[in-house]
Amino acid sequence: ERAAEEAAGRDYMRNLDEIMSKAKNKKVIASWDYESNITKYNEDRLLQISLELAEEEKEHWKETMSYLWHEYEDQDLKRMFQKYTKLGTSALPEDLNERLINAINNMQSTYAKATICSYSDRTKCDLHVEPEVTDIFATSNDPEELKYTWLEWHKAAGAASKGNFTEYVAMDNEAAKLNGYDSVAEWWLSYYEADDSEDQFAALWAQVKPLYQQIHAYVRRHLRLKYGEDVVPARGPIPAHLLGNIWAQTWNQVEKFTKPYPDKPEIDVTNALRAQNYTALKFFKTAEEFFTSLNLSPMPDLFWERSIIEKPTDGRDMVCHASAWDFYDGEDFRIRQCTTITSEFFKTTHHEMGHIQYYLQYKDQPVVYREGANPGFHEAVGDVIALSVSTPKHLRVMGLLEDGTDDIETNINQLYKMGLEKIVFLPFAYLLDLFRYGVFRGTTSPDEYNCHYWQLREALQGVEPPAPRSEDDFDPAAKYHISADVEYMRYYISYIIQFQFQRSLCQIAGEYVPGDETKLLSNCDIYKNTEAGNALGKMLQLGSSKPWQDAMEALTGQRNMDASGLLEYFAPLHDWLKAENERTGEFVGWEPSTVPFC
Ligand SMILES: C=C(C[SeH])C(=O)N1CCC[C@H]1C(=O)O
Ligand SMILES: [Zn+2]
Repeated sequence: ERAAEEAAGRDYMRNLDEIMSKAKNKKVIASWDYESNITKYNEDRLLQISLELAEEEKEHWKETMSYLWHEYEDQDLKRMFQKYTKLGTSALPEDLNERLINAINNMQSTYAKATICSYSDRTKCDLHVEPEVTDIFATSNDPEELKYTWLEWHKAAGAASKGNFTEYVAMDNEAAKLNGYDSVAEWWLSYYEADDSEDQFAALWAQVKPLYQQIHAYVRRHLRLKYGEDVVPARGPIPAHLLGNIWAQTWNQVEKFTKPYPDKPEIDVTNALRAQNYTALKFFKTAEEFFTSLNLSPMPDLFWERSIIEKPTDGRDMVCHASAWDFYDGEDFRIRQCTTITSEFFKTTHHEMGHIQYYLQYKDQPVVYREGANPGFHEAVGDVIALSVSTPKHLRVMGLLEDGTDDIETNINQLYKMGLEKIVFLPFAYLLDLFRYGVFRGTTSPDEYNCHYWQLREALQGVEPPAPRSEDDFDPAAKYHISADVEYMRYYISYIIQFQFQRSLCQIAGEYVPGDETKLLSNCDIYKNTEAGNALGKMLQLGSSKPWQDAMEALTGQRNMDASGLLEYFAPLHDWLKAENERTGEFVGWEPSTVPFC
């Protein structure tokens, strides 16, 4: 009897999977069309298709719940049923779901359409965050221009979305409750399949915080030398507009004037990429070739036909923020990004192609398993490849870096450059969802959104706003993922586990030997190593068919996330920074900001 019931459940699951593949394909096409060309027609069409899908999912949910799947023997079948019992936002009554979809689309549209006027030409008012504002933060050394640009962007893209954000929080929380969660915070934490995920995240931060404080102190000193004591206080947080990035989330752009050994050769490859006539297409072909060198999959034909790899010049409104898309039909996979020829975008291309590679590796799984083992895994794939590509060794193979000496100073400069991207990013990523957990749980109310955001920015990141802030501002929405309802803890997790993955892959490739100075983790390049590629592919093929601890173990032998890989990679830099901050007497850490923001 029970065996017959289970067999019926298996047939039902197979049928439902087929149906959901077509339904999700239709929804993703509507999303792609809307985000790639923001028009009223495309927005209405997305809303309509989303609401239709929600009603369809509700119907299937009722039937799914009628099966006695809790008693099944087959653990895999139980896992599939378990996943289908979570309806997500489709659990909302249609009118509330419509309000939620509209709130998010309004924020996305505000962010995508936001423009500001140029500091030097106030009549030129068509500057978007990509590429114009990004380029200003990458190149300007004028603190007044940076402050103006920072304030204008946060007004145009942040404050404008406060109303919609408050509505989104209320609706999304309603959906969370209908799925059995206390708030969206617990719903998002459930992606990490552990009852102590928040403690795990806090433990990771405790592991890396000392290293962050050292690089923060070192950078603050060099900014003070450049801009002066009254712009950059000796013992205070760093003003957010001086760090080379509109969100101060990575600080690569300050490398050129803060690097430990300035007289060593340039290691930023932007100029070489331009000198060698790299194009967006060549970025993608080069990234693809790295993956195929590992015996992983090439991009399918449809990828090259349907991806958007440069900002269209027809003046349309679109979401430029880089994204990778699975159309759930096993054939259609696309990237949309507004590529410019910089070393940052060269890395982003590998990052996005890492998502596509994951889609390709798990495309034969049931649709319900076509996701990352946890969201951090999906963000880590491309970055792991980029860790190899970023090594001077690999860049020389590509002819993007002239031969140089591999002495200690050069290695410290290289680690410092990587630290401005990987170490610096950790508190930013961690606090973005600590902020939203508080918002969803109600410990942060709408009349203190901005205050609590800056309290976290000050406490964890040691960064302060360039000017006083009030609750008329809503600075969090000036960051894409807040305006687009994209969970962010995934990036914090990625920047930790990608070093665990890299360590294992490098050991497989014989490129890294613990304790062997000639085989440093930070100088490992797995290019063309098919054994490493096969090991990575095996982990990726699992999708979310197993808990992420099993997937992690498959590749690394560990069942937990820990920062030992990252700390090992940056150990020489950590020692150097401690010695340097002692030598200069730089205060490590920061005192409260004197800029009013609460
Ligand atoms: C490139 C993407 C698309 Se998944 C991205 O959003 N990233 C990659 C790095 C962190 C985060 C960001 O830009 O904030
Ligand atoms: Zn990503």
